[in-house]
Amino acid sequence: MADTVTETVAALRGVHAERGARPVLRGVDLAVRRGEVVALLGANGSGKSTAVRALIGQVPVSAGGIELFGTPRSRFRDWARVGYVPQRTTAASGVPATVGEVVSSGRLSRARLGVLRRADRAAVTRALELVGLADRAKDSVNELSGGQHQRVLIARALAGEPELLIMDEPMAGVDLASQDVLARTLREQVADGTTVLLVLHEPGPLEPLIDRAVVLRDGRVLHDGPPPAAVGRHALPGHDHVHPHAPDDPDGAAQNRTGPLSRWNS
Ligand SMILES: Nc1ncnc2c1ncn2[C@@H]1O[C@H](COP(=O)(O)OP(=O)(O)OP(=O)(O)O)[C@@H](O)[C@H]1O
Repeated sequence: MADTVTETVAALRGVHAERGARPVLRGVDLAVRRGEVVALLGANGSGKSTAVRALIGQVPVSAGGIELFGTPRSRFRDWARVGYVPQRTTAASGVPATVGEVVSSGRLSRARLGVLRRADRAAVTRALELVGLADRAKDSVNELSGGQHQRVLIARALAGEPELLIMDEPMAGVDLASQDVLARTLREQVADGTTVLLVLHEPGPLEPLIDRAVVLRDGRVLHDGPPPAAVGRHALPGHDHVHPHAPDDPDGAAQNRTGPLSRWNS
């Protein structure tokens, strides 16, 4: 098999991490190969965010190994190859930045001497178009809805044209229209060859894109293989029909809280 098919772009090997005195990752193995879309699933507090934050060096590990593009993370310097969208935060934070400015900031790691040239500006424009916000470039991010904020953060990551895109709960609290845009954006990125690691509470609308699911429970890998089957999900115990597009849940606040993973989440 060709290297391009088998190359591991991100790996955790036997990783342990603690938050305070509490063990949060207890020997996690996770490998993401080039071109794959891997979903990291599990209940609240199972360690999903900690695992991806350990991968990018935001959380110290007490044991185990981490590699990015075949290089031990401690020696990895090529961060422009990695795009990271943290768990939903606001892109505004009181600073009156425009949508275009926030997305452009995601290109700085690629720009020579920190100056955006024509190719850089084209990448920023493409990222804005991908998330459907090209006409909002001059608007303040403070004027945006929660779902539009999330699209800005994703566009910021995409502006750097990352080979590996890591997103932590990209659909959480995002309105249905933005969910559709995000799913389409991701589909196009994947078609372009981007490798994706998604933290999700449930596969939800991104399910058709997912090649493999890694399910965590209490800081350990419970399952690594095909994603939970879509077919028959409503028949599974624990599914109580709460959906993000329910009329009484316009912002999707209740999204992904039940479903096929209920059997793992208990
Ligand atoms: N900064 C922190 N300080 C102390 N404990 C933390 C910190 N961040 C996370 N934890 C704890 O680590 C455990 C795992 O949290 P983590 O955010 O990785 O879980 P998760 O699976 O991503 O859950 P969620 O879906 O709620 O984001 C939880 O018990 C959490 O309370």
